[in-house]
Amino acid sequence: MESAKSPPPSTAQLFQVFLRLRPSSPQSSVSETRFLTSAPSQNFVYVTPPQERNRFRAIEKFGFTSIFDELSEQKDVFVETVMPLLQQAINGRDGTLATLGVTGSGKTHTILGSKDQKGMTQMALDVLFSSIGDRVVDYDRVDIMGSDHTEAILMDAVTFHERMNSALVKTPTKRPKPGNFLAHRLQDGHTSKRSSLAHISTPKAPDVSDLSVDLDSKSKYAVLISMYELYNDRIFDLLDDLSINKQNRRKALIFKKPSTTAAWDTSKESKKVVSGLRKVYTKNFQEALQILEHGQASRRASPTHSNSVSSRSHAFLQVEVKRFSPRGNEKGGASLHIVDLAGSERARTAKTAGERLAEAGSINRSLMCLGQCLQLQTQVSDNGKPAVVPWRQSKLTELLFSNSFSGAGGGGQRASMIVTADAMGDFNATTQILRYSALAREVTVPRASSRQISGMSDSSAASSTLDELAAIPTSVTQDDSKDILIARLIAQLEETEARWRDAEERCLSTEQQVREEVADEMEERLEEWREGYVDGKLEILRKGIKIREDTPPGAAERIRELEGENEALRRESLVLRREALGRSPSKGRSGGRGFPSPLKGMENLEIY
Ligand SMILES: Nc1ncnc2c1ncn2[C@@H]1O[C@H](COP(=O)(O)OP(=O)(O)OP(=O)(O)O)[C@@H](O)[C@H]1O
Repeated sequence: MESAKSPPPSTAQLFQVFLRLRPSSPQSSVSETRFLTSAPSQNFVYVTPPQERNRFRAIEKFGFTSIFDELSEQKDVFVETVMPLLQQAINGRDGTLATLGVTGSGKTHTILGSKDQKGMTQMALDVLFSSIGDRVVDYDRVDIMGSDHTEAILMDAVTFHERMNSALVKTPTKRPKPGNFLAHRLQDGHTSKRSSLAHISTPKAPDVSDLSVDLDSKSKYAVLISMYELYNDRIFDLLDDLSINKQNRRKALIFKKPSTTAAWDTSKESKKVVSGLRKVYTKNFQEALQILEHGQASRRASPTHSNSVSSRSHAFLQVEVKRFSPRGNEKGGASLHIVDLAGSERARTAKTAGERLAEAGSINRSLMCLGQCLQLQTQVSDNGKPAVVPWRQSKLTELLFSNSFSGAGGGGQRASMIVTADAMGDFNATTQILRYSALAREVTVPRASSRQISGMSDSSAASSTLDELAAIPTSVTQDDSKDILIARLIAQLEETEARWRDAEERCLSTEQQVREEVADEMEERLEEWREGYVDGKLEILRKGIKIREDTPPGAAERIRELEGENEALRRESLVLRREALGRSPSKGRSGGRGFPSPLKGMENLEIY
């Protein structure tokens, strides 16, 4: 057996990694046989490849923090994975829960539940609000200058719902169909209309009234909820009323260091935040569910061949818990992030094309980076120090990891990853995810003939060989047979093949993405040109009007000339008038003898 260069699970890891197996169904089954066999008590899972004639294939063994088998209930998963993170958030330290898995393996089911069972999210909110009870601080005490909501848009749940509902009224034709809501996750028509948001019902089970988190007895609390999605590598607010109408161009938000931090935040390096996010002050579980419903309804989901309602974006729910003194001064705070990652999928299996294929490309690329980070978090570099985790490589890993290394609450966050898998799903895709997410990995070459191994193909046979597998020696020595060497090489070859397939699909989706980006850019340019053209036309018209308003060139000079002439004529006229008056026999007196002055009555005449 070959042991990977990975330490046993330790507290130094950023993510604890749990494996959850979903019950297989005729619809979800891709493989003819079951290839995953769990040994929950040992926290290991065995992957038995489908045996092919004359092919001696190795069995891989993956280690996790803990394994939940098919019979595990939502509450079992919740108690072990979410409760510690919730308590940690109450104590002032950020936490993240994320699900990772092949499409259709049960990520959303785990996070959001079904029509009969609450998911991790609903249970977390239920336990949080029932623990806080009436120790909720008033809305007017919540200051926008908190550590994590600088540059955020703060509002209470009532205002939020009024805005969302008025946005819905304005866009009645764009009202999403019932199947688009959280209900589509809860299935079978459970709460589906926006008009019924005020009356959201939620599954009663599992009952979590026996669970609670420890609060500081002298403190009061405020809970702010925000939701956003990472779609095609851009962050969008899911609680923005623009999200209701997908035709409107939603504004992408940026992830950055805030310009100010809360007074109580003494950490040297402030954590990064999604700037401009809506944060809804929420008083109770029912209000929280309504917000969740709005956010989930805005999320991108489409049917693919692999999953009838496949998430096409990575969705983040942020539950920020703020702690206040009895007088209402803010004393601290931390967030619990619950992340439903979109599933990796093979374009051929999912039969995606066009926009769906571009989405898949973006999803697969971000998951690939996440895989690298997860793989490296368990490894040590040659100098004995923990390997550098390349979390800046993608927006997803930046969102998930950047606050793990710094931030308020004294040194980053702790996180849990639930890897979901179908024991009869896509063998290659599932194995690939297990390879990078597992905390430990061993390639096992059983000392058995290929004929014996092929007998392990059904689940009972596989289970019955668990003890046998556990007894397999843990190192490959020089004495091992050629068969063992060949099996190891085959395992390596298969891994390389899987990577090659991934790379091929990434090329395909990148090509598609580039095409779409070029088309988008063309459209934008055309739009810019159109706008420029119209502006130009307007400018010409405006100038045209000015020509008539302005004094024509040379007019001022002409006026001066005429004024000069006018003056000269006036003077001449005066002279003539005096002359005429002087010559007149009546010396200008009218009615005298002699001729009447020709200028009579014109003494005051002025010539202009
Ligand atoms: N543990 C489980 N118990 C019962 N049903 C499950 C379980 N896990 C998944 N399912 C069912 O399998 C189907 C697919 O699950 P889900 O939508 O959660 O997959 P997903 O991993 O989120 O897929 P995608 O990445 O495409 O969004 C759903 O009908 C869900 O109810």
